[in-house]
Amino acid sequence: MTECDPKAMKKAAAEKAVDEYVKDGMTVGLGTGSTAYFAIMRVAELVKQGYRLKCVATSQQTEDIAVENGIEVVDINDVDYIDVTIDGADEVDPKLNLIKGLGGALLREKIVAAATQMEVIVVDESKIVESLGVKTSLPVEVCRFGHVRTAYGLKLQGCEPVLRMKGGEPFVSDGGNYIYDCKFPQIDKPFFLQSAIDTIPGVVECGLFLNMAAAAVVAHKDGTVTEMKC
Ligand SMILES: O=C[C@H](O)[C@H](O)[C@H](O)COP(=O)(O)O
Repeated sequence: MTECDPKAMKKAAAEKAVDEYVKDGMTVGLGTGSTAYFAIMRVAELVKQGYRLKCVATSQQTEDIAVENGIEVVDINDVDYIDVTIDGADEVDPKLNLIKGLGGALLREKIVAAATQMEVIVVDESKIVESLGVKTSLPVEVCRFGHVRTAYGLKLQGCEPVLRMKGGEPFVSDGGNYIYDCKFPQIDKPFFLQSAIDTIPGVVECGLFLNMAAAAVVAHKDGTVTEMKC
């Protein structure tokens, strides 16, 4: 059996999620990243077919792609709630708790997820883990002011925080903040860790998305797509 390449897997998961969850007349949250990209393109196809959709973007990059492809993007402040959001993730555990933010969009993604009735995650099977933190670092968005002190507070939680760089300069998020990528050996107690991180002065948002996802659509190397639900 031929194995699907990573791009084909992302496309398969994203298209299945849009086809299953996005209905005419909905307000839809558009995620950020290389997997969510295929969901945005599928939403654009639905709009061309005549679906009346209002969309909320989780990043400037996503908004640009959506607008270029004929999708109506509205301000999150102008909607009461979002029916469904289709977004990617960096790790997904068996309870659908997530690590997100390797693409730098965690803050807007979390605000959009919190306003969403049905948060649907699209990933390939490599993102499924038994325990969060085993594969990737946990991104934490922090204020630029005093960021070295904030990083010290993060280090006290048992990780090695590394300031994210881009082109020789610190990476700056859509919110104008820095991001520290925090490698933990493993995150055994994600709810405790999130509470502890959230109390550190200077932390804007952390990339743990706990009890937020309702379903994960997972593409596999053998070409199949399965679904995890809470
Ligand atoms: O900040 C970025 C987001 O959380 C992405 O959804 C996440 O990093 C997954 O991105 P990708 O689908 O490109 O692996």
